[in-house]
Amino acid sequence: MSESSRPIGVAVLGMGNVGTEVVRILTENAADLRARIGAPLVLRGVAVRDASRAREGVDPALLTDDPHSLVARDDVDMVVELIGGIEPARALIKTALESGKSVVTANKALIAAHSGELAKAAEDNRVDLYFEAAVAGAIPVIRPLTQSLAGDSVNRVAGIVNGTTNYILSEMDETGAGYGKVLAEAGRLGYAEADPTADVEGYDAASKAAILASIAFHSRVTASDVYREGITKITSKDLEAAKKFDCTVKLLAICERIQTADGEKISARVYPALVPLEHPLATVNGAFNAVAVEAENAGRLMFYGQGAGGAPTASAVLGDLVMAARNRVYHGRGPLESTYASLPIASIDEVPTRYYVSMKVADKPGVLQQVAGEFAARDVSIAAVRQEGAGTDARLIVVTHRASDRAQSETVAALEQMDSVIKVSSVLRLEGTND
Ligand SMILES: NC(=O)C1=CN([C@@H]2O[C@H](COP(=O)(O)OP(=O)(O)OC[C@H]3O[C@@H](n4cnc5c(N)ncnc54)[C@H](O)[C@@H]3O)[C@@H](O)[C@H]2O)C=CC1
Ligand SMILES: N[C@@H](CC=O)C(=O)O
Ligand code: NA
Repeated sequence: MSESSRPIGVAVLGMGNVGTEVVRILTENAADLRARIGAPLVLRGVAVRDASRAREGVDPALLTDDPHSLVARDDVDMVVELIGGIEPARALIKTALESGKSVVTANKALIAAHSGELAKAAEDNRVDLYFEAAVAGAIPVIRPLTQSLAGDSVNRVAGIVNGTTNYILSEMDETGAGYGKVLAEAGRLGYAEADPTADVEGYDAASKAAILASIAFHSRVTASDVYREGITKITSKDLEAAKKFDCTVKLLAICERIQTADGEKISARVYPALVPLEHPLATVNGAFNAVAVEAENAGRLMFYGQGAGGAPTASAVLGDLVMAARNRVYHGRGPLESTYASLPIASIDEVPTRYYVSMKVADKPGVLQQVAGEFAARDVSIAAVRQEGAGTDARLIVVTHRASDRAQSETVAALEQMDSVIKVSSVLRLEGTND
């Protein structure tokens, strides 16, 4: 590729887990990047909280604690936002786009809440807004959905999209380690969000599900449209019990088109679910993520790789940066936001699901029949029942066939009222099966 353009000035905002790796790759791979783009990428500045603190491998003159002035500089053509959170990230990105600067971000919380406003600013100013790193880290999933599958019709996107919770669940399962210790380790390894509540309560996965659903179904879906449950209630007992049903527990994000009484809708939901051990998602461990896409003509596609961590995420950021830089050099543009379908969002009640219900029961005749009666009364058919323990430790575990989530949750509510059910100790959905 012959070099055809003046240097492209880059501003990096934030030098944490991801920003540090982005700056390193930009510096170390400068010659290759220049050859691939057809113009040199020149780092004009790095916004940090404390500019007086030296950073290894970074010219101190590049550090600033004033991201707004850095974004406004005439010699900055592209902005990489890696500070996270809503403000000031939103304002900085908007200013950059409105000044004709392309933006690359890994900020799923922001994109899932404000994609409409930001996509419009990019469109109005004919620049790119790229966010491949925002969903499933290093795994190419945004670009395949927006570009490679642009001629197909996607019906379902589902998988494991949060590295921290997957790391926690796999470590608890494999080593029996306690929740708190594993969560701290996920933070140390650079997987967790600045506030890990976003990970463990499922907010991060819900943001990613919103982004995936928006792109896959050409509709605007925000994080607040996504039904969400986190992993904080999962205990090592649940993981042990799952094994007895040849299952494991994974935090899943599921986005699909569903047919309801009112027509076609989008269901986007995040919850910990039992997954059969033979299902491909059951073998996705640690900070790895996997996203399965089902399209009308392509059939089933599976994307797998590192979903969290500084260097893997930086790889996706650099990919976007090279694409946006090439567009600048060759006067092209990436795909625009597509929301023409505007499908409505389904409530969790309308979604057909399977339930796993574990309850502590009175050890007396007729209890199993009474429990089964509550399921039958709501047309929920039972797939398997397991009785464990005896006396004060008698437990009943029921796995159901598919029925509306409303019927399933109403059954659980009724079980909780029964005299012979001492406590419903665990309720999980079961995914990855056809029945
Ligand atoms: N760590 C990971 O594995 C992944 C992170 N992401 C996203 O990438 C973004 C960055 O994540 P991390 O690097 O892990 O976070 P981090 O918390 O390690 O880094 C953020 C950095 O930005 C700095 N910062 C915050 N506000 C600032 C401001 N106003 N001016 C200058 N600097 C400021 C902080 O001091 C910190 O050093 C977030 O949006 C996150 O959700 C996306 C995919 C994976
Ligand atoms: N905290 C996130 C980071 C990547 O998106 C995760 O654990 O997946
Ligand atoms: Na990605």
